Amino acid sequence: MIEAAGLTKRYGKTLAVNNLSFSVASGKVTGFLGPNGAGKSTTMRMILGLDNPTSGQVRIGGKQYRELKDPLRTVGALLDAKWVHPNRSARAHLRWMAKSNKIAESRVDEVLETVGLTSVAGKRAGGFSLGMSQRLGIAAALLGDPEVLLFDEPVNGLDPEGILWIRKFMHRLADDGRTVFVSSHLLSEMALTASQLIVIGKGQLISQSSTEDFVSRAAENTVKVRSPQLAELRSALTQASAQVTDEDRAIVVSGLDSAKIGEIAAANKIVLHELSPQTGSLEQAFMQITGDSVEYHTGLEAEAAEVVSAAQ
Ligand SMILES: Nc1ncnc2c1ncn2[C@@H]1O[C@H](COP(=O)(O)OP(=O)(O)OP(=O)(O)O)[C@@H](O)[C@H]1O
Repeated sequence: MIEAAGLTKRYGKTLAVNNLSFSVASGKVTGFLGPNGAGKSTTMRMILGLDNPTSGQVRIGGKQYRELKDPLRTVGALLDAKWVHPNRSARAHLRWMAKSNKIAESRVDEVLETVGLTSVAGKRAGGFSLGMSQRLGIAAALLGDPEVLLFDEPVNGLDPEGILWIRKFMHRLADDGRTVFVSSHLLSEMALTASQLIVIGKGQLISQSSTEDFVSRAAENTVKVRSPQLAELRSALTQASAQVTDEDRAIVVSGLDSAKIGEIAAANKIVLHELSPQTGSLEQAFMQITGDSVEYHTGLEAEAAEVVSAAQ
C-alpha cells in the first residue's frame, strides 16, 4: 500500500509535482500515467526517498521511506535498467546488492530463476540487451522479496516479446498479493497491464479510477470522415464547435454525430467519401483528457498517438 498526501515538489520555478494525493492498493497492478514531464519520475523518486518533497508526504505501508528498517525488504524498484557495473556478471551484481543489504545469498539464484536469467547469470551485464537488462533490474528489485514494487517506464524501448513478458510478470507479482506501481506515458499499454490507473498532468491528479472506468469515460465516440474538400469541411465543423483531429487523408470528429456531420457537409455542398462512426482510440482519448496538461505542445501529439496505436 502506497499513500501520497498533498505531495508537492518544486525545482526552482518548476512545480514538478503539485499537491498530489492518491493511494495504491495491494494485489493489483496500478498504472501511473501521464504525458512526458508530468511528474511521474519525480513522484517515484519521492516514494523511494531519493528526493525530498517540498511539502506533503508519501508513505509505504504507513511509513515514510526513511523510517523503513530494511527498505529493500519493503519496497523494490526498477528506475534505470542500465544502472549496473558493465563488467560485472548478473550474478555478481546481485550478490553485491544482497551483501550490502544483508540479504541471504541464496536469494540471488532464486531471483535469477524467477526472471529467467539463470543461463546467462555468469555473463557480463554490460553485454546484455535492453530486455535482459530490464529482467536483471527486476531481479534486483525482487531481492528483498518486497511487498511493494515500483517500475518507472519498464517497457520503454522493448520489443513486443519483452513488453509481453513484463506485462505478464507484473500480473504475476500482483497475483502474489504485492503492490505493483508502474509508470508509463502509453495508455494503450497500461490499459492491458493495469487494473487501476492514476493519471496525472503537469504534476496534478487528473483521475484515479479503475482502468475500465477511465477507458469507458475517456473513449468517447468519434466519426471518421474522408472528403476531397477536407479543409472546407474542417472549418465548417470547427465552426459548429466540433473537435477535429487530422488523420491520414481523413479527419476524426468528436462532439458531433455522423447525421449532423452529413447535414453540415450537405449544407456547405461538400462531397463526402466516408462517414464512419468509430469507438475512440485509447491514445486519442488519453490525449484529449491530458491535452491541457501536456507541458510542451508540439502539434504532433495526434500523430504520435497514431504511431503508438499502429505499433500495438
Ligand atoms: N532534478 C530536477 N531539476 C529540475 N527540474 C526537474 C528535475 N527533475 C524533474 N524536473 C522537472 O520536473 C518536471 C517533471 O519531470 P518528471 O521527470 O518527473 O516527469 P515524468 O512524468 O517522469 O516525465 P517523463 O515521462 O518524460 O519521464 C519536468 O518539468 C522536469 O523538467
